[in-house]
Amino acid sequence: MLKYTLCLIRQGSKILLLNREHPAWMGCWNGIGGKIEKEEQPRSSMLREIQEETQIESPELSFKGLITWTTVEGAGFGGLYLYAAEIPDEYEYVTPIKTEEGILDWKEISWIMHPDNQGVASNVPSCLEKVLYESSCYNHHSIFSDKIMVTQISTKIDPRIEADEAMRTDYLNQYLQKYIEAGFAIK
Ligand SMILES: Nc1nc2c([nH]c(=O)n2[C@H]2C[C@H](O)[C@@H](COP(=O)(O)OP(=O)(O)OP(=O)(O)O)O2)c(=O)[nH]1
Repeated sequence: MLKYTLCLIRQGSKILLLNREHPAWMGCWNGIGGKIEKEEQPRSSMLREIQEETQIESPELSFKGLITWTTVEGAGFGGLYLYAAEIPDEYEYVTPIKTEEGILDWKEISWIMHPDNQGVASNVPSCLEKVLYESSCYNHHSIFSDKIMVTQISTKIDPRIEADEAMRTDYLNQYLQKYIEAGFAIK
């Protein structure tokens, strides 16, 4: 159910974002990440995606929780592991960079968070403050309708969920129960 990773890499007042060429994400700035491969753990998968997409080697990752999503139309459930990383000011990483996946560029936090900004994956600005300035982990649950996010509910979660599979399964089962009861099909 949690098939993806996403990392918000910060340097000073900017976040490194990727504008993917993938049709579903075209024109939309999002964090670095991708699909977790079979037999991979979330953290190692995250490090692999960062290396592949940015060439940045082994940044120090902080686990920040999950982003999960459902749709009001009942099209199922999805989720990702959310990470943050910080790159020191002296590390020179010049953008824009055109990669196989799309364009990488540093974007100002104030630009990302601006209420009129429609160019960023919709559930990133709404969780960014917690990711950057809080040490607790959250599940940011986003509810979409016709590809538009209608609401996001952020609840604290135990950080051990990242590595403890039994705890994660328990959490997701409890958490999903209310969606199952409401008639959502869970993939
Ligand atoms: N901000 C945000 N990111 C999302 C959501 N859903 C979702 O899959 N992502 C992220 C997870 C991954 O980092 C990325 C998936 O990108 P993708 O569609 O190119 O995945 P992919 O299977 O091709 O990945 P890859 O391993 O080939 O790189 O988007 C969402 O609702 N919000």
